[in-house]
Amino acid sequence: ENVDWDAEFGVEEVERDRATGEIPVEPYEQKNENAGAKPFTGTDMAETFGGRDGIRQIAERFVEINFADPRIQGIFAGHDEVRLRRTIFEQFCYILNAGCDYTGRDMKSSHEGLGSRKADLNAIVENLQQAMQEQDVPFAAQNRFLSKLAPMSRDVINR
Ligand code: HEM
Repeated sequence: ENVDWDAEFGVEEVERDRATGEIPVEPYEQKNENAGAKPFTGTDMAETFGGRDGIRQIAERFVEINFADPRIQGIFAGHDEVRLRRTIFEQFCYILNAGCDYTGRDMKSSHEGLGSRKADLNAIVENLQQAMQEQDVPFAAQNRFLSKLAPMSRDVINR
């Protein structure tokens, strides 16, 4: 029989954008302030991170480690890894002043309802350290970058 069980159960199919491979999100105002931190001035940090290419490696590796990390896998499961690779890259590139605009959502609204705790944030920070380490970013520069992200804690933790 030709019963459309998706329709019967009210299951909606998510369709990825053909060009970007991303799942579309509700409209929001795009602005660099959504990145949650003011960018560094000058080009030192961008250079230390290996320019846009280096930053892309770090951002993508960071996302990859997070999706594979058993400590936080449950929170990431089902979220759009394609979009996250792009938005995390843009955010890092913007903050490191490597010549990007951030077009993602703000930290508060994008993390609302995820139920993340302090321990999850600690795991994320460790994963970012690993991704930066793998690209040979010097320790001092790693810490300068992390201190830009630290004030976002209150927006990304919600229990
Ligand atoms: C300072 C720390 C963090 C930064 C800088 C950060 C950055 C971001 C960015 C840029 C986005 C994309 C927003 C968009 O789609 O428009 C995002 C989404 C997301 N973040 Fe974070 N994040 C942080 C902490 C965390 C933590 C602690 C968790 C949980 C372990 C987490 C889980 C997620 C998930 C699951 C999404 C996807 C949400 C969705 O699909 O709508 N993040 N984050």
